[in-house]
Amino acid sequence: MTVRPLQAQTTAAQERPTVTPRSTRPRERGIPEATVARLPVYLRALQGLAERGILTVSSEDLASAAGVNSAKLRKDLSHLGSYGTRGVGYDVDYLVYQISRELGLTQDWSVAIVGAGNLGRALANYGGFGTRGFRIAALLDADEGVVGDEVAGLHVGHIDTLEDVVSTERVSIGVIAVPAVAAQGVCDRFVEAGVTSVLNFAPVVLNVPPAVDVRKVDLSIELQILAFHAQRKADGRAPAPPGGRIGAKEKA
Ligand SMILES: NC(=O)c1ccc[n+]([C@@H]2O[C@H](COP(=O)([O-])OP(=O)(O)OC[C@H]3O[C@@H](n4cnc5c(N)ncnc54)[C@H](O)[C@@H]3O)[C@@H](O)[C@H]2O)c1
Repeated sequence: MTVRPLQAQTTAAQERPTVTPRSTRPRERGIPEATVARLPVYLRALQGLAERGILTVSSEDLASAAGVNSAKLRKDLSHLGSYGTRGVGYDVDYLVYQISRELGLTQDWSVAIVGAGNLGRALANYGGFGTRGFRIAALLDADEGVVGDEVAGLHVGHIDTLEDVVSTERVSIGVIAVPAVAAQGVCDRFVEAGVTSVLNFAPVVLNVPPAVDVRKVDLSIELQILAFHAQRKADGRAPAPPGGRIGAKEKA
């Protein structure tokens, strides 16, 4: 690894080059979804290296910082046309830029959150989205008693304004933070208003047209998986191999 002084660093993400909307999205160019899912992990690791003033990084060091094996990392990055330089490794800033560009993070995205309850307010208050290029443009709710509240500098709007907000704020991503029973209805309204990316926190499977991408976040599922592993450890059983099949190791 090469280390340079902190003040000398500017990451490609910070520079935020002007971006022309990309016509070649990952799936169109054949980047596997599993690779796409790991790109943000590499990006976070690279940004950590850049913050420490590190200019170049080997695939082994980057893999270790990202918590994956180096062969997988090299294969993933080859999908971006990034192979590093033999004996030198990858240029940290350039790789940050390449991954950011591939993920569509070199442009800002406007986000609307529906549901100004515990979760919606926490999300709106989280400063980390803005610094990563996700602007929370609106927080909407159906409850008249909540509409008008100020949260993170935004006034909670009425759900009936959703279509107007999507249009005027050019909302690209809709976040659903309403109870499960209301989630499909909110999702339908986002879709009808032209939103094609939905982040769903409600514990329900949403039906959407094929052109709409839905990502579901469910912390209780993550906790249940952790509980499974904790139980295995408590029972003195071998830990499940990362990414491997449970039980395969036990038979060997
Ligand atoms: N994915 C996760 O890890 C996770 C974690 C916590 C909560 N949740 C889920 O997130 C959702 C919100 O949880 P919460 O604790 O913030 O609930 P909450 O009751 O505090 O807030 C829900 C808000 O949605 C509003 N709402 C209800 N129907 C609506 C509609 N049709 N249009 C607009 N607004 C509407 C309510 O008025 C309320 O303000 C729930 O579905 C919950 O299960 C998910």
